[in-house]
Order: sequence, then C-alpha cells, then structure tokens
Amino acid sequence: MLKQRILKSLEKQTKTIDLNHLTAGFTAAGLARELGAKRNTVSLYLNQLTNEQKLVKIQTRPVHFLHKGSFEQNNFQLKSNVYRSVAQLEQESSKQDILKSFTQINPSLKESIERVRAAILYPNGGLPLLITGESGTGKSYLVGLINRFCRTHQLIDAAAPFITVNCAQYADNPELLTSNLFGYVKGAFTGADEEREGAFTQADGGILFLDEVHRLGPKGQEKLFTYLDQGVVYPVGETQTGKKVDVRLCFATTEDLDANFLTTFMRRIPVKITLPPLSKRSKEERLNLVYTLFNHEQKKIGRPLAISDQVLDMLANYQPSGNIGDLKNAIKLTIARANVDQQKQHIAITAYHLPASVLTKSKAELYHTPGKPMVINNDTEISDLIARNFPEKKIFLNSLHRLLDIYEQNDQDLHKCESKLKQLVYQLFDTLLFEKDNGKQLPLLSYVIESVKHLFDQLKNAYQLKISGNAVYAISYYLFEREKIQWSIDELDHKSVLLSLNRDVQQQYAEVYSYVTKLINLIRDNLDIELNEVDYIFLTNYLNKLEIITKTGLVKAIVLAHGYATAGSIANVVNRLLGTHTLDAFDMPINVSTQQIANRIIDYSENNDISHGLIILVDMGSLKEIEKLFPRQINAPILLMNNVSTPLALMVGESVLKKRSFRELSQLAKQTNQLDIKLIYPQRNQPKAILTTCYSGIGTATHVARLLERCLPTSKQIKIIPYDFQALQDVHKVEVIRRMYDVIGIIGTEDPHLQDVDFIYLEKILSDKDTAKFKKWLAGAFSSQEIATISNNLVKNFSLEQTVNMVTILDASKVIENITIFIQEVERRFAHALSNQKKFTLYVHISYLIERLIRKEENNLNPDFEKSFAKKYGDELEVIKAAATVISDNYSVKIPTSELIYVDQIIFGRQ
Ligand SMILES: Nc1ncnc2c1ncn2[C@@H]1O[C@H](COP(=O)(O)OP(=O)(O)OP(=O)(O)O)[C@@H](O)[C@H]1O
Repeated sequence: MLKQRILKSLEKQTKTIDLNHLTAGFTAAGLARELGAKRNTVSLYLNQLTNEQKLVKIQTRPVHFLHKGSFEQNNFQLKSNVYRSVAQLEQESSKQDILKSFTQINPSLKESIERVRAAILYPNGGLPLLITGESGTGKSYLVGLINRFCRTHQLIDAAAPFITVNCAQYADNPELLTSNLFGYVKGAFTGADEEREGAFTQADGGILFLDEVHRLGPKGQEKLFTYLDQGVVYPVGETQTGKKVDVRLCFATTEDLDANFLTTFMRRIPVKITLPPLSKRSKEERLNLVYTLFNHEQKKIGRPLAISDQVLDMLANYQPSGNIGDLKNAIKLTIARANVDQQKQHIAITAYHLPASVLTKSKAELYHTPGKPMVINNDTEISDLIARNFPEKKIFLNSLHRLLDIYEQNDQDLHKCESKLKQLVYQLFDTLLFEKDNGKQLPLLSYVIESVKHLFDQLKNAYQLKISGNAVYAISYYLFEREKIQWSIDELDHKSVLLSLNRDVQQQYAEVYSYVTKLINLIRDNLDIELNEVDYIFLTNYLNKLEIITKTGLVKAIVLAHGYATAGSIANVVNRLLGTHTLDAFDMPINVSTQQIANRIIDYSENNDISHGLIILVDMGSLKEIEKLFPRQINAPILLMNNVSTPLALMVGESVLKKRSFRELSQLAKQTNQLDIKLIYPQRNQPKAILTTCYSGIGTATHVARLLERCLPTSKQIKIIPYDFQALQDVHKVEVIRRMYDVIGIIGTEDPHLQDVDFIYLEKILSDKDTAKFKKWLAGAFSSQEIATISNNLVKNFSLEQTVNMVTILDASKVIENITIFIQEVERRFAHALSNQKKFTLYVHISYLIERLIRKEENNLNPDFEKSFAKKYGDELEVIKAAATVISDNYSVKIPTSELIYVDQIIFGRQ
C-alpha cells in the first residue's frame, strides 16, 4: 500500500539524514517521483502520517517530512511533530545537550567546553580533567553539568554514583584526606580498627569530583597518579593488592597549578580549563548569567518576575570577588526584598530592591533608555531572554512600538498618520544602514546583499519595476539584522493593533504590498529568513516612501506647443489639478523647425526614463511631418496626439496616473473627438525573447530561464526572461513587454494565452512535436548546427535536473556526461538519431541503472522472455553493450543482459 511504502522510504532515508542538506527525497514531490505516485495523494498520506505522530513535518519550502522513530533513534528526542524550520527542530537537541546550552549562555567558554566534551567522550571512560578559576566562577557548577551530560548521553549508568570530596575540609590533615579517598586497611594507622573503603571505591562506575584538589599532599597525589596509570587504588596500609576501579575524575582548584602540583601529576591530566572571573567576561555574557540566575530563581518561586532594565544593567556590571556565587546571592536577595514589598501576582523588581553592595559596586553606566521591564514567567526559557541582548532587537522593537503608538493615537486611521509612519520607518532603515558599524563587512552580510540584488533583479524583470540601488542595500541591512532577531508577533501586547495596521497598509498601498509579498516569499525561499506582519509593514512603507515602485512603470508625457507659455500653462494647470507632476512642457518659438522639435525629443528621451512609453501632445496641425523625422532610435512606443487642449491634457495626465494602456487612451480620446492620434511602435532594435513563466511563482520561472540559458550559446541572440504568471495576465504589463521585446515564445507550466505568441508546456518540451516547435523559434537566430547543439543541451540539462535529486551516491553531472557519450555512441553505431524524448528517458533510466548496479540490486526479467529476446536481437544487444563501455568502465559494473534489453527497448521503442 502506498502509505506504507511512503513510511518505509522515509524510515530508510531518515536513518542517514543530514539536517543541513535535506534532499528532495523528504518532500512530497520527491517521494511521488520515487514511488511513481501522484503528488497530491502522497501529500495527503504524508499529512495523515504526521497526524498519526509517525512523521515529523518541517514547514520549510518545500515542506520536508522525517520518520519520527528513525530520527529519534539516531539523533535526539523530539517534543513535537511539526516544526517551523530545521533550526527550530535543532533547538530540541540543544535543550538536551546541556553543554551546548551552556556555551550559548557563556560563548567565551566555547572552546574550553569543546575540550571538556572531547575529554568526556574519550573512549573507555573519558579523560580526567582539571578546572581552575577564582572562587565562585562556576567550577562545581560545571562539574554538575558534566555529571548530567554523562547520564543523558548514557556514558555512565543512571544509578551510577557522583561523589564530591572537598579537599579543603582536610586542610590540616592530609593523611586523613588520603585515607578518605583511597580507604584503609585494618591497622593502617592508630584508630584504624577495621578496613574502610574510600571515595574512589564508592565512586566506582561513576564520577569522583575532587574540589580544591590543591589540598591533596604529595603522597595523595602519588596515589592518585598510580590510579591514573593503572586504574588501581591502593588503600592506606596496603601496597601489594590494589583494587581495580573505574572512575571518571574531575578536579577543581582556585590555586596556581605550578606551585601546588607535582609535575608528574600535572602531566597526567591532559585537559585543563580555566573559568574566567566576571571581570574578564563580556557584558553580554554577564547579562546572560544574570538572566540565567533570575530565570532559575523564578522557576523555584513560581511567580512571574518583572525586572527593570536598570536592575539588569546594574547587575550585569556588578563584578564582586565572589563572582557568580556572589552575583547569585545578590539576585536572591533582590528578589527576596521585592517579594516582601508586594503581594501582587507578579514581583516587580526595581533598583530600589538591589542590595547596597550592588548599588555601590556596580560599574553601571548612566541609565539612558528605559525599556520595558523583562518579564520572566514559568514558561520563559533562557533562549527567550538571551534574545534581548541584541541591540538590533531594541532598535527594531522601539521602532515597532512607536509605530503602533502613533497608529493608535491616530484612531487606527492610516490616513491620519501616514507621513509620520513613513518617517519612522525611514529612520529605522537609516539607522540600520548608516549608524551601525558596518565596517566589518561580514561575509554573511555580503552574501545577503548579493542575494537581495539577485532577488530584486528577478522582480525587476518580472514586473518591470525600477528599484534604486540604495534600496537594495537598505533592505539587505534590514534583513541581515532582522535575521538575528528571534521575534514573533505573539510577544506583542497589542497584537490586534499590529494586525489592523497590517490590513490598512495592505489596502492602502495594495500594489507595493503585493510586490513586498513577492519579495518576502523570495527571501523566505532563498535566504531562509522568516518574516512576519511587521516586516510587511516596514518594507511596504519603506518602498512606498521611496516611491521606488509606484512612480516607475509610468508613461512619460510632454506637451509641445508654439508660443511663449502655451505648453507650460497647460501642463501647469493639469499638474496642479492632479496634485502631482505628470506632464512636462516644451514651449516652442513660432518659427521652430520640425528637425529642432525632433532634437528636443531626443534630448528628452535621453534624460528621462521613457521605457514605458512617451505621449507627445502637440498643437501643430500636421503630425505627419514630425512623424517622418521622428527619431527611430527611441526604443519605446510613442503616442502622438494632435490639437492639444487643457481637457485633452488632463485626460492624458489622468490616464498616465491610472496606467491606462495606449489603446485605452486612444479609445478615450476618440470618444472625445480627438481623432488625430498616431501610435508608433519602435520597429527596430527589439531583442528577441523567450519568456518563461510558472503559475506557482517567479522562483520557478527564473529557475527554468536559467536552465534554458545554459542550453544557448554564450553569444545570446535570444534573451530568456522569467515573468510572473499574473503579470502576463495584465494587459498593461504585457504591452510593456511587447514594447521591449520581440517575444518569440513562452515556455511554462501554464499558458498565459498571449495573442500571437506560441506556448510550450514545460513538461512537453522534450516531446517530438514541441522540440520541433522550439527549434522553429530558434531558426531565425541560430544556424542549424547551433540549433542541434541547443537541442542536445536541452535534453541533457533537463535530464540533469531530473536525476540530480534522484541519484544519491553518484555525482549527477558526471553521470550525465557519461550517458551523453553512451547516447552519441548508440546514435553513431546504429546510425540512428534518437528523439529528445528517448534521450531523456535514457538519461533518467541509465542514471538509475548505474546506481542499481553499484548497489547490486538487480532488475530481473522473466527468464524465458530474456532468452527469446536475446536470441532475436543478440546483435543489437552487443552493439549497446559496446556503446556502454563508457559506463561499465567508469563505474566498474557489469551490465547484465536484462538491463541491456531494457535499454534496447527504450532505443527502439519495443515492448
Ligand atoms: N554558569 C552558571 N550558570 C548559573 N549558575 C552558576 C554558573 N556558574 C556558577 N553558578 C552558580 O554560582 C554559584 C557558585 O558557583 P560554584 O560553586 O560552581 O563556583 P566554584 O568556582 O566552584 O566556587 P568555589 O571555588 O568557591 O568552590 C553556585 O551556586 C552555582 O550554582
């Protein structure tokens, strides 16, 4: 049954999953291909299996599914079975890997902790390790974590002992310490009335932590290294028969290593780490510790805490000699004092509650920006608190809160506060762009900039937008900072206000909002940055404020009239009535020549963006004359209208703003009896273009375009341009496209039905009929030799697309190269040209075949059939075998007769 097959396939694949490189095999489409089933049916089963808790769904794009049991067996336990992203799923692992969580809070210790981890995981019981550091730096705490880590990773038994011996307790009696550690035999010293086992024996199978180990005298140290060398302990008074024990050792000391330890002992401890005092830690790390301690205390009390920023600041800058221990006490005291004060639901903690030691010793800077108090409740996790540290988050949240405040103060009416909001958004982008220290030019930032440039190019191409280079940078910086901010709208107190503003923005700036939606989808797919309603608001306002999108895409219009101020005054009136500058004006002397007029127009076209068309309103009777002189080099459609008057100019101005097409405008003009109209399309210099389009979005269309481009010779006589399917449904946009290109055909997943433009369905491009059609499109631009190469490239590249997700152990492009040689050999040896469709089938089939042979999976045929076929077509099979030496040699496989028969059937279309 299909459902079972899906589960089985995922179970197998999940075993060797690499979360950083999820393959198509984990998607509905990939599984559908693999199992030869309909994608919709596979999707249905996948969701059913997720509901049955058998699969885990990761809502990436495309959605990926993992086998839950198989994943947990080989990786870590999962709490949920739906995750927003791989990163969210991976967080589960950091929750369980306490050392990883520890380094997230204490990033400066990352390297030390990695060494600790390596020591713990060292085969056969780990390596002993020594932790040094001032008092209160967390040495014992870290050993506690190591103990938990060993248990959760099953390095020791759940019931294994964890024994701590504080050597300082035996400061005056090193002999007693030694005997407590190693035990003693009866009569070993006065008072040793009977044999007693020591801490080593008690800790057998578990962990022994020797704190303040510098108190161990030379004798004790020697006994210790006997254990380190031989795994055997000798109780005091016993020198012959030692006891074998298996103990993981951790040592801690506040003292100087060289002065207090025998070098022989030191040499036997390979891993030594030092925990830094608070004064040597960054402010960010100290803040993290403050958060951790508050969070920890809150969980004990169970009541929510609301801690002012000032308190956090003072505590983060408090660096007492007792380090984290003292800090912890100060925090406990602070909470206790606040608690006495209030019997409310939550405990509000302000500077008033800080102990005097903090107030006097904290090196806090002056308190500048009061933010909202930090609230910790029973559900708060430390990662939520750490996210507060990013100043970008503060900038971002401050802007957001101000934005919402303004909107609320204006009765949630966008009209009333439009300009204020834009101003605010602009400031935010400015701050991110100019005021941050961007000198470092982190590689990731460069990557974001490059990607955003690329995404903008896609948008520009698809929708004929014009977006300034500055916007690319501003948006890149925004995304770069935004990506670091883990924030969801659920954190917001006024979520409903935000949603209402989002709706308003969407309605009011519908066009820009729709482009932002497309941009955000591209960002999600390409940069894996999750954005939400706030980003829609920010980005829409930003792009709108710059008028990057709305003002472009407009036709230019000029009024050209004789006389001192005729044109100027008409244009003026219209611009004033429309409230925006829509018409330009040329006042011409009465005796101006038509050539001079033409020159002015050329000048204008060079200094203005007329790519969307130019309307020229004239007053000079004969259009024919100018038309003759009309500059052919203007590569945009031109609408000439005679007998300009203010009403006509007004109608034109309105049409420009409403983006009416030239045809519509001509119709309207005719209705008002302005009959002298001429529409001139540029005849020459129009590059030929093939459009690609895809119903599901511009991403796929771009992908197909790149694929086709790779098939064409580098000197491109034909442009391949991806277009959004919706854009091709829009008459105005289509008009623009036609103006710019000579569209020779469209390839896509859905026919947009453009008049007089041929269409090829993507999935049929390799069929005989459509290959012929495609070749015909190319006929004017390429030689027949070139067309043959393009056609071969086409099938090769499409096959590569198909196989790249299916071939798992081989290098797909190498496989395709080898199969190309095989196909050429077949064509040569049989003197028989294969159709693209057959070649495609061969590429896909043989890729699989090679993998099957390497994995030693056979594809058995009915033996009788095999025999009779081999008898009948033996010669052919030999030829195929000879042509396939490129495959058998390169992959060291022997192609069995049954497989040769399959290939023969494909080549000759035999059943
Ligand atoms: N990274 C940390 N996160 C949370 N709490 C910590 C951390 N480090 C230490 N603490 C807490 O601070 C206190 C002091 O830490 P700990 O006793 O481990 O320090 P120490 O270095 O062993 O001190 P000493 O040398 O005086 O024995 C303990 O209560 C511990 O729980």
